[in-house]
Amino acid sequence: MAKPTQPMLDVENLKVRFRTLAGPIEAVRGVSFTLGKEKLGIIGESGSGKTMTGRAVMRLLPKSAEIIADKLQFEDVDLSTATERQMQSVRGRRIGMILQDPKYSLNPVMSVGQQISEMARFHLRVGKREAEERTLAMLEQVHIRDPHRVYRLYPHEVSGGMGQRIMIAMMLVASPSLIIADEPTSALDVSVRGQILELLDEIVVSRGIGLMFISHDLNMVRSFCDRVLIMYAGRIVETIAASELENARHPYTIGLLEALPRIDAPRDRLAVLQRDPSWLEPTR
Ligand SMILES: Nc1ncnc2c1ncn2[C@@H]1O[C@H](COP(=O)(O)OP(=O)(O)OP(=O)(O)O)[C@@H](O)[C@H]1O
Repeated sequence: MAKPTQPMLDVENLKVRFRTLAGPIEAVRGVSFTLGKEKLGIIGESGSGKTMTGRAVMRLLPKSAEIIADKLQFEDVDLSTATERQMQSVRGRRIGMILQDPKYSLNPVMSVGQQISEMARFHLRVGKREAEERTLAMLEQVHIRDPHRVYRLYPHEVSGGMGQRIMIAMMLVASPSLIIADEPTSALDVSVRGQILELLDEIVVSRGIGLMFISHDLNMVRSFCDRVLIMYAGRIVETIAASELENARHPYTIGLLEALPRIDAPRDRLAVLQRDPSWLEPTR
């Protein structure tokens, strides 16, 4: 499988450990991967550690969490030793994040245009007028038809799909080179999902940036991403080109593929994924 050229993100043996009253919990148990100018899917069932992997890269984890890694390098920044001040210039500026539901990410008492403008002013240190112009241009880039009208709307006045376009505009205004999207379409109607994926694809390709796409929907990741990391119980059990998924070797990946509903070969019952305790063993 062709490796992406010049990875912007290089992760080796990343662990995320939570201190809890019942003792330490290892949510991520030694994952290694690189990410270049590509769409990298991270797939796995609930609790497999996908979100914690993305958040570890942003160093956006609860205080009870500890990040341990042999390497956690983003471009010229060593994320494991960067100071909080350095991280502030990485988060939002060089790595953008899109979450599942724009409703919870937007400030309800500020117009959406103002919120995007604030991002531009904060990250790019531009004046009010220039921030406004950049905001209108961004709204246009995410294919919002009437940017001047939408600029003045409040979050409760926009639909889910429009809200996600606004989140994408807000994240793009600082021109990040990496986007982490955590289930960005899960809260959207099926009819709007495709449009948001199309927009993300257009942005990644036209800007030549990297995308970490976290999802539990194997069908979506298979058709949208270039490569896929399959996570199980805090580990990556397989890394494979999306186009090669049919040739997956790990029994968990094979089980996931077999469990997908199919239109061309309907079955009375879906396949049940049989788990093997050996999948919990370290992979290297
Ligand atoms: N604050 C916390 N304290 C202790 N354990 C936590 C905490 N947050 C998450 N975890 C544990 O970390 C593990 C991985 O969680 P994570 O959110 O990364 O899973 P996920 O694969 O993204 O799942 P989902 O698809 O449901 O979001 C889970 O087993 C979870 O219980």
